[in-house]
Amino acid sequence: MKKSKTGRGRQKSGLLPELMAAHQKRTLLIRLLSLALGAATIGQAVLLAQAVQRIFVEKAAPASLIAVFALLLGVMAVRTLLAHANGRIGLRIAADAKKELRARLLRTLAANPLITARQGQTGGKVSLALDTVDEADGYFSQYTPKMIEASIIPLLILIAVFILHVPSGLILLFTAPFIPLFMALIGIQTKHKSEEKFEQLARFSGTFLDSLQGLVTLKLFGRAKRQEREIERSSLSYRDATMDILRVAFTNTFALETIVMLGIGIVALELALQLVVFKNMQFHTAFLILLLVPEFYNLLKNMGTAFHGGRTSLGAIRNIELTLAENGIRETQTAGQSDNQSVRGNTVTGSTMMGSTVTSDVDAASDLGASRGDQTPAFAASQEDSVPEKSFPPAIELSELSFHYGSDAFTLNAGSLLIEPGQQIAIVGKSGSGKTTLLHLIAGLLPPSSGEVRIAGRALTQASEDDWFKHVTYITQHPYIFAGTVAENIAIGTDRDVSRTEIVQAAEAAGLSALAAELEHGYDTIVGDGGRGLSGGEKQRLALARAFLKRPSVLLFDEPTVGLDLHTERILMQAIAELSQQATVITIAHRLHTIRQADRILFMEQGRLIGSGSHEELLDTLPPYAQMVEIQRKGITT
Ligand SMILES: Nc1ncnc2c1ncn2[C@@H]1O[C@H](COP(=O)(O)OP(=O)(O)OP(=O)(O)O)[C@@H](O)[C@H]1O
Repeated sequence: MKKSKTGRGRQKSGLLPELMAAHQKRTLLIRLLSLALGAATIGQAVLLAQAVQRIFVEKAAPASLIAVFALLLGVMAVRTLLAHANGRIGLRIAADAKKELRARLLRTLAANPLITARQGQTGGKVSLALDTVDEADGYFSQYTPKMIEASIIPLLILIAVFILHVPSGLILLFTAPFIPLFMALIGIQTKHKSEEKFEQLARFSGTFLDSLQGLVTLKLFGRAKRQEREIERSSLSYRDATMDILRVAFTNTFALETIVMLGIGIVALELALQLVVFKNMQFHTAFLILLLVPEFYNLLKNMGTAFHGGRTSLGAIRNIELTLAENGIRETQTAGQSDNQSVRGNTVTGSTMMGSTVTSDVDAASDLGASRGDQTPAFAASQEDSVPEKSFPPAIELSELSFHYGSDAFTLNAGSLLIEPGQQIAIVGKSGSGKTTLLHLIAGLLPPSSGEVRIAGRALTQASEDDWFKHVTYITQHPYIFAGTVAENIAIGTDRDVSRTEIVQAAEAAGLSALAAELEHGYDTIVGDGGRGLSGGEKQRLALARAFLKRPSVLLFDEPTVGLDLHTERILMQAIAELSQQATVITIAHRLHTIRQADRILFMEQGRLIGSGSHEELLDTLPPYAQMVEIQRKGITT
């Protein structure tokens, strides 16, 4: 039932009308200014024709024309100002529309990062949010104002010419439709081509970023040359798509110029015949018409150029709309309502907590789930359904839980299970058995394909995302370290303001104080991208320090597979043990020591939860578990 409320219902209205609806006042202003611009254009031509008539035909003294020239200058200045104002309003609309598009894209991509990460390449998404959104600019800054101008000013000029001389008016009336007709034909062609161009650009950006990130791996495996050829092929496809559009654009310009030249030529010929042969027209009238006609055609021609740019922009907007629709996110917020705050809010929350795993956009998350058809929403849209505070640490219940990455991809069947509040759970199993997938489902990072995860008796899909994530910390094997100081990176653990003392205490509890003492600037040392590097163990301790600040009631932990030194391992274990005093801890466990310590062990095999119980129980009842323990004892890794 919810599905109809999400994207699909509103999608019919389209992204573009939604964006433009927020700028009705501005478009009305452009219309009024265009009306004034039309009057100024005609006024300028009238004054110029009068000046020429007085000087060259009536041989009047230049001094007697001072008032006319002053008026002419005034009208020209007004015309320039009006044109400038129209341009500025167009730019404002474009700036707001682009901000809104980027905000929507960010909300969409951050709504469920795990699902987003699976679809398409990162470089392609970056290109979409940067280049494609920039390309959409033309529609708002050029196309819209020019189209409005072209629908008003030429009409005013046409009326003026009809009043002055009906045959000239008729020539304009019959030649003018060729321009929009031609544009429509070209437009049909360019829309498809520009969509193709953006696809090529996204593909090129994706290949490029991917190669850049994996450069070392490519070199080590001797694949650099091959990848170079792939980038070359990808960039050539993009070039071809761009050249195709340019070819159409040049043909378009040539054809438009020809139509305009022919139109002006026919009117000029007709005027010359009236003036010289039939002698039934005054010079002033003929000259005035001759001044107005190029203005008429130029406006239509500009509309043609803007139309071409507009089609390219439409391709860009269409691509953005498709991405938004694919992810099922449609926002109720309009361009006028959005502000920097909302963008920043989403980006920061989406990327800071738990190393880029959560977002605060509740609507977005719920829409996402609904739109995927086979999957329930990750979280409830309403804040009212939150689990009561007193229920934390909560009982976590899996009910006929299953998940599949794709129709014939890996399927996880966890069945039903109850995790009591405060229990220490170890998930074990061979590599690829589905341990991480199960943890992601429990964390609410993946929406179940069927069944549900219940937190304190309430389905996670019914809980508020914000409320749930407030209580959870997920420490992955490779926690993300942001570019910033050690202190800033620890402070990310909580959204409240924390004192330096709290940060230092959290760092001490996580066994990070010795490292801080060794660093040149202590807790103020810059780490992360562009800063000092940290080892895997140090990163995990930093993530634990974040957890100490947050004091979660559900701690999800992916134990490192690669060997940590005994000292680091002990620190990590002590810290986890301390955090676990007030929390339910679910660990993907690789070490026998961790496994044995757990209250309950969940044993995964090929996506199925085949056993659950204490170490002793499983040793007695589950041969694959006993076998795994035996292998571990002998020191053979699985
Ligand atoms: N995004 C994805 N799309 C499709 N399949 C995936 C995706 N992520 C994981 N898988 C597949 O799901 C299966 C389970 O993966 P998962 O990461 O849950 O296993 P795991 O038990 O945690 O493995 P490991 O111990 O090696 O981390 C694997 O076969 C994996 O290839």
